[in-house]
Amino acid sequence: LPCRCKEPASTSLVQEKHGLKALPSQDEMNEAKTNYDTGILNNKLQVVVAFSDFKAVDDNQLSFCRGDEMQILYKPNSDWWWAEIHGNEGYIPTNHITEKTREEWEADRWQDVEYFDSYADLKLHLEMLSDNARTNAYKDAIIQNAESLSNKVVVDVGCGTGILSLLCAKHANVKQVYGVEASDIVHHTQHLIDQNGLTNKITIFKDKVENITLPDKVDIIISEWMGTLLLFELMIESVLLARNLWLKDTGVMWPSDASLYLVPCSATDEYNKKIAFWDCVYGFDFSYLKSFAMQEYFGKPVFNHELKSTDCLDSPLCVLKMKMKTFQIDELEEIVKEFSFKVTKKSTFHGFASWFSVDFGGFNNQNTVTLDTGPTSRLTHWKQDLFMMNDAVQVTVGDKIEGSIVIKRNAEWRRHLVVTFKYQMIFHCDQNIKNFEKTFPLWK
Ligand SMILES: NC(=[NH2+])NCCC[C@H]1O[C@@H](n2cnc3c(N)ncnc32)[C@H](O)[C@@H]1O
Repeated sequence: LPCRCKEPASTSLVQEKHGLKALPSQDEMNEAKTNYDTGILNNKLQVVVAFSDFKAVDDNQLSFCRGDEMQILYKPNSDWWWAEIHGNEGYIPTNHITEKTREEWEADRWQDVEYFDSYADLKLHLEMLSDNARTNAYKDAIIQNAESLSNKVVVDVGCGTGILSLLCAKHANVKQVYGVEASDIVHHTQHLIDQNGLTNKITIFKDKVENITLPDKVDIIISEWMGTLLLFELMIESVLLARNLWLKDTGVMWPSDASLYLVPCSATDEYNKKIAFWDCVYGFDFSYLKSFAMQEYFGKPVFNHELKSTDCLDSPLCVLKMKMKTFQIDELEEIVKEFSFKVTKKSTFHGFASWFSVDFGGFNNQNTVTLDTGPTSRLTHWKQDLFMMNDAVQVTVGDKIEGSIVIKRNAEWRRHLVVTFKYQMIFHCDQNIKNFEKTFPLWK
């Protein structure tokens, strides 16, 4: 099948670019055929997965795309193997493929080992449980909707220590709670449930929610999946998958709604401490270092910034609103939002700040509880995010900042994002226009 790969490069370019040796000789190929004829691999042909595209440059090579699976027939040398895909045979370059299974390859792209290891000990769970604004929002939602939760079946996706499951079981007369947790913290969770006398109400599943089978569909999915810029970690994908698999049509998602906000801001302290600092260091001009400092400190978002309301240069804009009952996973690949801010005060524009809020929609649209992580609400462990631009610009009332934010999911590293700001500043006094653009990996 013609592969949707890029245009073919020349042989030499392909070989130079990928550092490939020459194709195998006829002798190497004959030797390989002889070995395999003796059934060295006990007849089960090895299957490999491509982790990058390859465009054949002559007719004895095979073209393929990232994610394609190929059967290996012969291994004449370490650089080129003879493989089969879609009924065609030919040479494939071994530095484009992984010998891992598709499951292992997929897990790598999600960095599952590091990810779930990070939740295996108490550190992150203590941080989350110590965040009273966060945990009490869930508790308030459960208590205020206890009536509606009565006799309902709940699944807690990513239950961690089980706190949300315990709150549901204690403060509402739920029929059953399933707690699902893939990290090793789950080995403590059952003890905590037993110790608090809720064993008969809560069942724990020790695996990824993608891999488990629940006894039946559920009435409510409750989960605390929000990360930096709302989406980082992309745990939301697992929650939406769980919805597609296990939520009744009449079911409720908690949070029911999630919104991401953006505002132009000044960040004078941060800028002065880390960038302006280099202008004069013990009487010496170190300004040569400013661009390096900008890259080192602000090449990526600042995820624990504390934004003051007085830092905001206009009202915030909602750049993403997700109805969790209907939002689709593929909508996460790329989110684009145009903005047009109008500066409301004389200040210095340093960049943009972001935060999120989530709603726990009441079952009858009453008793909705909101967890807001913005500058006018109680501080949470998420704080706010700062995207520091490379140029600090003096602004005054009426100046405009018009452009777009693009949040693009990393095609390779599936928990990561890339955020690009592209905008122009139109200065009120002389209508002078300046163009700016900056891209922030989050985090790869
Ligand atoms: N608000 C966040 N940024 N993180 C909140 C905690 C996320 C919890 O869910 C667990 N978790 C994450 N993804 C999954 C998954 N697909 N299946 C099961 N547990 C998961 C993870 O191990 C951790 O204990």
